[in-house]
Amino acid sequence: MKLQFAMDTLTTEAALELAAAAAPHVDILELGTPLIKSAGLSAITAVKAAHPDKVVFADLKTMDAGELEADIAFTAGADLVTVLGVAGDSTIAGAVKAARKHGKGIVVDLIGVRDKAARAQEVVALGAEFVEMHAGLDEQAEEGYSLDALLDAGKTSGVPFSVAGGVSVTSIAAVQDSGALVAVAGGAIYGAPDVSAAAAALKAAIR
Ligand SMILES: O=C(CO)[C@H](O)[C@H](O)COP(=O)(O)O
Repeated sequence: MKLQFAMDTLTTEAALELAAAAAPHVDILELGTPLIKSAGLSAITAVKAAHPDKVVFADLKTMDAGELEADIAFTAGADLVTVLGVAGDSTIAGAVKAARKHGKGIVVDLIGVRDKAARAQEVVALGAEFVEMHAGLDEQAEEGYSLDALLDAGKTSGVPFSVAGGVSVTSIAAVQDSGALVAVAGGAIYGAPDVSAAAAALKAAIR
């Protein structure tokens, strides 16, 4: 299982600092949605230039204009770009078209989708590389939140999936046991006092 670090920060400088600390221990560097909204596409170019050996993941969470938005992110240096699973099939197909033009991939983020397993199968049939079983920061803050529903949806889907939703050093083994391709960790790494040590601990917890 691969480890993806979601950098939910607001400036390119902060992202580069986080990426430098965590890169030795992670496989995928994600530019979070707030970072791209705040700093723009140039943040993608800066992170890819600093880490050409890493997969750079642009969390655009595109909802419309799939081909155009994916195209500009791939042109900026992204290897993987997200489109929302709640978007229409034509938006997802458009993003996949852009990915194929660049020789890159689309990940469909299933945040807000009720039947994640069923939608996962549909979007992989449309050409998505894999899906993200995702509970966002707001959902994580709701009472009674647990990762379990995401892990069950991943197992049921039968398609390649990542898991994002507050993955930590204590839950990453369960993510791996669910058969996930990628575990995504944001706050567990960028919120730690020692970013490098937190990323190393997560990597070490993957068997
Ligand atoms: O996309 C996101 C929020 O929409 C986050 O990047 C993702 O949820 C991972 O961060 P965390 O581990 O803190 O949940």
